[in-house]
Amino acid sequence: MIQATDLAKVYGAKTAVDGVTFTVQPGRVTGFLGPNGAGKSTTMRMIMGLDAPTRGTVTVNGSPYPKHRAPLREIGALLEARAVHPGRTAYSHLSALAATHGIPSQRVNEVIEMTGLGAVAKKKVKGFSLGMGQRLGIAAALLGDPQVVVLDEPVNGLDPEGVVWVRNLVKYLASEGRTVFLSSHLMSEMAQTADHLIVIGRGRILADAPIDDVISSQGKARTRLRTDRPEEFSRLLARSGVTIQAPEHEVLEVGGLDPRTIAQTALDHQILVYELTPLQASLEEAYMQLTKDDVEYRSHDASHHEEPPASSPSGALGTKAAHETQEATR
Ligand SMILES: Nc1ncnc2c1ncn2[C@@H]1O[C@H](COP(=O)(O)OP(=O)(O)OP(=O)(O)O)[C@@H](O)[C@H]1O
Repeated sequence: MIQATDLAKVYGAKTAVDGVTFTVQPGRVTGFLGPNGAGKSTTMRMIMGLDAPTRGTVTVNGSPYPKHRAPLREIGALLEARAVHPGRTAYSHLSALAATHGIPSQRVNEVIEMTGLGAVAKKKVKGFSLGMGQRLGIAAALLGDPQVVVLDEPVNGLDPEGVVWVRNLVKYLASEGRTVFLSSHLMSEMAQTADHLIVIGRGRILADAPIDDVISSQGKARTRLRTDRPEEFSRLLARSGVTIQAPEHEVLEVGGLDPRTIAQTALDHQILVYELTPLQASLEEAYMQLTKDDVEYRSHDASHHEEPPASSPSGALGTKAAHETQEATR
């Protein structure tokens, strides 16, 4: 278990972590999300005793990291920018680490096997791809067979097979009752991997809840439907609090109305509807909603997260923006 209490880190004028309190529980995968510069890496470094908190405490299984006699057996971590001597082989790197921490050399072979590094274990690390480097970092994290595992962006640089491997590995570690805490910018991956989420923005906790609760509390449920008269039907459905988008030909996505009301409206007006599907909000939508005020480095070209401009010909229903324009002029 990891417990942070009023944990803060200030670098000069910059407050990187602003008094966070959270618990990472064993037996489940906890995802750590936040925009660039939100304070994730700083928090993870404080957990690992690599940065001293300016205020507050963080403990691993009840004690601060530096107080553990055999820290590698307690907690294993993959953090950004791991220093591995490039002239060493994966095997010699892990063996040296094992020797310094009193870990039997047999364990080196086990983690090499677990992380799929068998074929390259005797090769020099300087020739490693990003993905192989990540696997080596994960091997080092698991070397002490720790109860707590902290992984900062573990799927960074991995190919699809590697991404699935990390997903299965962390789920397996959690199923064994270990505490697993991982960060990732890949929302779809996080959605498939984490049971619980801690979301941080500008050094503060924005959410700390089971992943399904985070999605349902932020995301807006919608219904997707197909009809051969989308423009007429959308006029019939339009009212205050209802959003309507037309992402494809003969397709509408309606927010703010339940499927039964939509079906009843279609029946009342004899409109053919040949698909009616409730849509789950995605983690990405929930995350964007949750962090919208806490993004430190906002790119000006965030177009893939914004509604496309109303580009449809006048009168035709193209986008939510187009629809709202129609509503406003009605
Ligand atoms: N050693 C340092 N000196 C000064 N400022 C720092 C230092 N380390 C981090 N910061 C600042 O603290 C803030 C939090 O950084 P941190 O690396 O923890 O964020 P992050 O959530 O891990 O971001 P990313 O997703 O980009 O990795 C940022 O504004 C960063 O510039």
